[in-house]
Amino acid sequence: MNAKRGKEREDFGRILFAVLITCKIFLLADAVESRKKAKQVADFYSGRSNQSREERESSPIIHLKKLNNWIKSVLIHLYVHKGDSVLDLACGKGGDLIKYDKANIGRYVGVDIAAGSIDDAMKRYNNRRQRLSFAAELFCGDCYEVDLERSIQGGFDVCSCQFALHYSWSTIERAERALDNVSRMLNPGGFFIGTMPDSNVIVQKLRAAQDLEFGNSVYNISFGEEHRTKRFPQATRFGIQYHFKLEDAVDCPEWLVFFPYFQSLAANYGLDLVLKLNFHDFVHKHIKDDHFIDLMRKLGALGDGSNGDTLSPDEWEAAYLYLVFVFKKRGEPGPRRQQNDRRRQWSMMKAEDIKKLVT
Ligand SMILES: C[S@@+](CC[C@H](N)C(=O)[O-])C[C@H]1O[C@@H](n2cnc3c(N)ncnc32)[C@H](O)[C@@H]1O
Repeated sequence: MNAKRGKEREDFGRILFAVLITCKIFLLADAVESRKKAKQVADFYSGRSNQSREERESSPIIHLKKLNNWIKSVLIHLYVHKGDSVLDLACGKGGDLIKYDKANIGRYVGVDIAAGSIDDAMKRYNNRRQRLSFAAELFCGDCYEVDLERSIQGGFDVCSCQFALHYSWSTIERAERALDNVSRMLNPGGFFIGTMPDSNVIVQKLRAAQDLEFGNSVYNISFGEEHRTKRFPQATRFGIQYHFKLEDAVDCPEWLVFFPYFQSLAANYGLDLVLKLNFHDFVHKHIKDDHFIDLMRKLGALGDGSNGDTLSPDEWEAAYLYLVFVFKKRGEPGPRRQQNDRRRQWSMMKAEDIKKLVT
């Protein structure tokens, strides 16, 4: 009897061991796969060279790019204050550096996975003609994979993630790591501001499409056969990949971010929702403000109206694919701004000043 029980226990142990090993293999395979995808995204952005002014102006989505810049400028104007210290996650080529200079910030840290983009951000920062008023640090690495506290000293008033948070939704682990990093880097009362695709709009358009793809003259979105039902049950709310192509800007895999899940996950990390608006609603809301109309004119997003020089209907439809979000880190703000008043000044950066994130 005892021998039989002992044998049963042994068999059970063996089965449990086999199940655990299988799970581990699946998890490892998942991690390898998501790293491969992150590299694909990094290679795409790294390969995009800096454009000359003429090239930029002749882009088929020039007005959409200017509208995006206007939206980011308005967000920065609303949530970034003099002397603030700012963490720019997925900062790209440093396209927001001048916006932060206008906001008179005290400290800037930019992180991006694409080495080529970080290099361009350094060149933009070093540009002597537009010397910026703050000290900057740049890091290269995957900010949805590693613990940022191992490389960067926290205590930021604002964390910004523009057009990039959706790259963390390939797995729940990456999405959680992203939010954990944001939360731990921010001071209590600090703001997390960003822009990303609006999955509501994307799913609506997918369902209205005949097949698994839709778009217009400036963008195309396509889903794989596995999404033929066009239904996304609750259990599979991460890793829903589609391919996004935006003329002269994006051509890589992206992942749907279901906002209610994003909001509740963020709440688990002490980040409370302040604002969520589709780009169309954000534009309608802020275009009534004289200061922002003026900025829109200066940036030229709406062109001068002559010879069709304005945002095209297709660009406006592409803008509808995005939303703006703002979260606030729970807790009472401390005496943080005074510290930043004793700020360091601009100083030329060298390639060796770009640090790698500690993995
Ligand atoms: C559309 S660009 C936006 C760049 C910049 N935030 C802006 O608004 O101009 C997306 C950026 O996200 C970066 N990115 C994507 N995945 C990332 C990751 N895991 N860690 C850090 N950066 C990432 C890309 O390299 C790229 O520079």
